[in-house]
Order: sequence, then C-alpha cells, then structure tokens
Amino acid sequence: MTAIMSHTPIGDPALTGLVQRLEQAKNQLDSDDEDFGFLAELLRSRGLQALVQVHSKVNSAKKSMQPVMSNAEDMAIALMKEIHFKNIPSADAIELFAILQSCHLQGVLQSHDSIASKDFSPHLPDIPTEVDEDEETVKIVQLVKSHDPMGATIKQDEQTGAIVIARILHGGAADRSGLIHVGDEVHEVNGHYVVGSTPAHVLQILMEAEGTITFKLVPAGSSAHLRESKVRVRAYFDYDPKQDKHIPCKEAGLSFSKRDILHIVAQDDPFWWQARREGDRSMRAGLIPSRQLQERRIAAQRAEGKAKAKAKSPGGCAPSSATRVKMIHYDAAESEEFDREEVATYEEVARLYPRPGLPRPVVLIGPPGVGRNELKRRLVAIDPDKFRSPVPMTSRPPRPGEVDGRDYQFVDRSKLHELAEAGQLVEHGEYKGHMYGTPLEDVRTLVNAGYVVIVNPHYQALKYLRCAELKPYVIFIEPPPLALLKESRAAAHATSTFDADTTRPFTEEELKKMLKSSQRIQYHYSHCFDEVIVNDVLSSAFTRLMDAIQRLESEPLWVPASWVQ
Ligand SMILES: Nc1ncnc2c1ncn2[C@@H]1O[C@H](COP(=O)(O)OP(=O)(O)OP(=O)(O)O)[C@@H](O)[C@H]1O
Repeated sequence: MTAIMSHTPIGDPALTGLVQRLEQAKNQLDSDDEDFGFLAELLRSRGLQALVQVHSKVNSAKKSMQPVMSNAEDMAIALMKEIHFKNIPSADAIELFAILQSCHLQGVLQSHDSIASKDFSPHLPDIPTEVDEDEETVKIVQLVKSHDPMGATIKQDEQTGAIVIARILHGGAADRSGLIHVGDEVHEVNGHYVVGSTPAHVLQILMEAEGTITFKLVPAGSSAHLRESKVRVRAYFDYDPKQDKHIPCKEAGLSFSKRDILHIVAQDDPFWWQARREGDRSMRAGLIPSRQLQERRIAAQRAEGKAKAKAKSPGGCAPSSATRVKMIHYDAAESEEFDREEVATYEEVARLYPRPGLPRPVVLIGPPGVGRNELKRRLVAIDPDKFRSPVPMTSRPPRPGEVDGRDYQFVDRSKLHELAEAGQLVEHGEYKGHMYGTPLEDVRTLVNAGYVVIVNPHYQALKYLRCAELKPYVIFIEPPPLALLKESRAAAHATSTFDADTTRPFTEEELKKMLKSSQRIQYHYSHCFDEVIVNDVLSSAFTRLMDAIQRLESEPLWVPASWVQ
C-alpha cells in the first residue's frame, strides 16, 4: 500500500503509466490492499525496471545490432591454449580456463557463432499483390537465385503425381526463408504453371531462371519443421556426390574426405542425411549417404568382389568365400587375424578437453620393425618423470643382470594364463616356450598416477585399449616408401627385429614385408587412428610425436562420443 503512495521516480514512461492506472483502479475497484501493494511494489522494483530498460534498449538498437564476430568459439579455444602454455598461470587465469572449458559456456558460444554467421539478407522485392482466388491455400514465396542452389529438392508424389518439395537443406535459401516446407506442392515457378509436369521440367525452369524466383506453393497439411541435430561424426570413407549415380540431386550433395568431421543436421531420411563439414560456416547443408546406405553399399561391393574372385578362380574350384575376399587385397596367410566383418562408415564423435592430471595414454601402432620401441624409448629417456611404459610380465626365468619389476615382472605361467583368460592383458604371446603379457591394470595405475603412458602393442590390443575408461590417443607409425626406408635404416645401422637372436641389419625382403604389413594394418584399423606419423628420419618423426603429445595436452580433440557422455 505504502508503495503506491510514495512516488519514487520510474524511468520508463510505460511503467509510470501502469502505476498511475493502478492508483485509479484501486479507487474504483473493491479489492484487497495487499494485492495492490504487491503489484505496485513489483512495478517499482529495481529488477523489473532494469529488465524494462534492457528490453527498450535492445528494441531500439535492434536494427543496428550486428554481431562483431562469428568465431567466438575459436577465440575461446585460442585463449585456453594461451592459458595452458603459461608457465605459472594466475588464479584468475585458472578460473577463466575452467569457465571456458564448461560445456554450458561452449554451448552458448557455439549458438552465438551459428546465429552470428547466418545471413538473413538479401531483401526480397515485394510480393505480387495479385494472388489466386483461393488465396488461403496458396503461398507465394520468392527466393533470390545465387551461386547457391535453392536449397531444396523436389520429387513427384507417387500417388497424386504432384510436384512436391522432397527435402529442405539446412541453412540453404529455402530453409532460411522459413516459408517452404517438405510436402508443399509446387504449382507455379516464375509464372510457369507446373501442375501435371515433371520434376525435370521444373528443374529446367529453375536452371534457366535468373535473379528472383517466384514459387506458387500449396502448403503441406502439416509442415515438417526441421530441427537441427547436434550430432558430429567422423567419416571413414571419401565421398564425391558427382560420382554417385543414386544421389537424388548431385548439386545438393556434400563431398568429404576420410577422417573429416561432419556435423549431421538431419537424419529424418533413412538413406540421405544432411550434413555440413565441421567448422565450415557456409550456409547450406548437403546430402550424404546415411550410415545404413553406406553399409549396404560396402556389403554390395564386397559381394561383388567375392563374385569376381570366384569367377577368376582356376578350374572353377573356388576356395572358401571368406579366404577368397581376403586374397583380393592381401595374401590370405597373413590376413586370418583381421576382422573382415567390421564396416567402418561413420563414428559419432565429440570434443574431449584435456583433463589436468589425467593424461590420455599414447598408443603407438605399426608394423613390426618400424621403430615404435625406439620412439617410446626416446620419450621415456627425455622425460622419465612424465612418460612411463608398463613393465611386461613374463614366465621365463630372469637372465643375469635383469631386475624384477624393471626389465620384466617375472611371474608363473599360470598367473599369465589367468590374466589372459580374464581379458586383463593388453596383449600377450608366446616366444620360445615362454609367455609374455602386459597387464591392463598396470596401464590404469600409471594413468591414474598422472603419467603419460606410452604403449606399443600389437594392433589387436586396440580392442582392449580403445575404450572410454582409458581414452587413448592412437598414433600409427608408418614406414616411408621403400627407397627411403632402405636408406634411413642402413645409414642408422638399424637392427632387424625379425630375428631376436642376432643383431644384423634388415634384409630388403623384411623391409618389403614391413611395408605390406603397414598397408594391411591401415586398411583394417585406420578408423582407430587419431594420427599417422611417418618414421622416415628418426629425429623428425620424434619431433612430430612430441608435437602430437603437446596437442593432446592442450587442445580439445575429437573422440568417440561415448567417451564423453
Ligand atoms: N627412422 C629411423 N631411421 C633409422 N633407423 C630407425 C628408425 N626408426 C627405428 N630405427 C631402428 O630400427 C630398428 C627397429 O626399431 P624398433 O626396435 O623400435 O622397432 P619396433 O617397431 O619396436 O619393432 P617390433 O615391433 O618388431 O619390436 C632399431 O634398430 C631402431 O633403432
């Protein structure tokens, strides 16, 4: 009540008016003093006044409001990097790092950037005033034709024969107009009546049109509004829509290369997803084959490969189909261990930020003899307080000078068997009647103690190591081409690892074997690799490895989405 009587000045005229009206109403209405008091207090409250002020400011500035940047997210990452590399960051810097790292702030920055990079112009000319008599059921939409296609595909409805909008590409001209929806019937394009004609005819009109294109559309019963998904995937194959005979519209396709990160914006069509290349702020999404479609294609390619191999088989007597397919790519003897059934198309990914005190283990994969041990040894030697490698177990007795726990953990064969049975060994094997193995638990212990764990297991160990718990960074160490491989190994007097009992150089045959094995591993496991380092000149390969580890500690990197959720 007192609040009404005491006239504290109110800045906003609308609020002042409301308070005055309230006073008048109070005299006319038979209502509770308490209610009026409450309302008056609310209208005079500083909070509401501030809100109204902000609203008025935003309203008046609306026309001139322009985003100053569209890469706030990149800036935040750059800032985080800068803080990370500071020797002794201040408490404020550490707090800022934590704020920038929070997923909520990242979400806000991401939304800001998408809004900021949207271009809502160009301005369209006025819509013609003459419209159909049945104007309630017809809408006229104008789009400006530019180098960007209209951002929609059309098809002929199988039942009615009408030309309808088949899909709207996210961010394309049609999507941005907000006026065209899936299922809308196209009646006219630039004054050409197209009811009863074919999609090809409509496309012809569109191609010939210049400047503004005017559509007369009958809206779909329920407009299927598109909601943009947040899914990111890593592609495991190259795709060129121009080479794809089955894509509904080649111009609407999105080309990409193996390992590209794609932002999937729509998955409503089981065969054709819509996607943008991550970081590509271009307006329009493009069509890409869905996972289901791509898996079918790979299966069909394999079946075709099998059939061809069968046809070629001498004397018409084909070997077992599984072996035959392997022989197309490799010699069968060495391929038995590969899992032929795995079809890598897309993997859902998310960004993983470096976790202070919990470094990701580094897994070096590669063909035998390529130099993984050498690289690991150099890392541990350069900084033993930072890099550690688990000590393997063996069932063989210690040799003179060998120390238990330093060179090997000397254990009973039964212990190694037990761990192997329980799937608790990263890798294990038999050599000259003795068992060897690296316990998974030892990797865990070192990671939790804050060490950057370096392991160089057999590629099949990826099955155990590549998991959400350990979140490893997998680097494939690749041999250089044969000439350079021969030259570099000879110059360094490299010792062959193919024969453990002698210290002789690699033979040419062994180097060729290394290259072949490298191709095989890459063919089957490249979807597990985060990076490939060519071990040509040892010192450069080592520098690249150190750079990779530094990135790992300072940058958010893409990992399987399940590791982050
Ligand atoms: N870039 C290089 N140039 C010259 N020599 C190299 C290079 N990388 C490694 N070597 C040498 O090649 C030999 C084999 O390397 P290393 O033992 O590290 O192979 P590896 O990949 O661990 O093999 P395996 O998996 O069979 O144990 C060693 O003598 C090593 O010093």
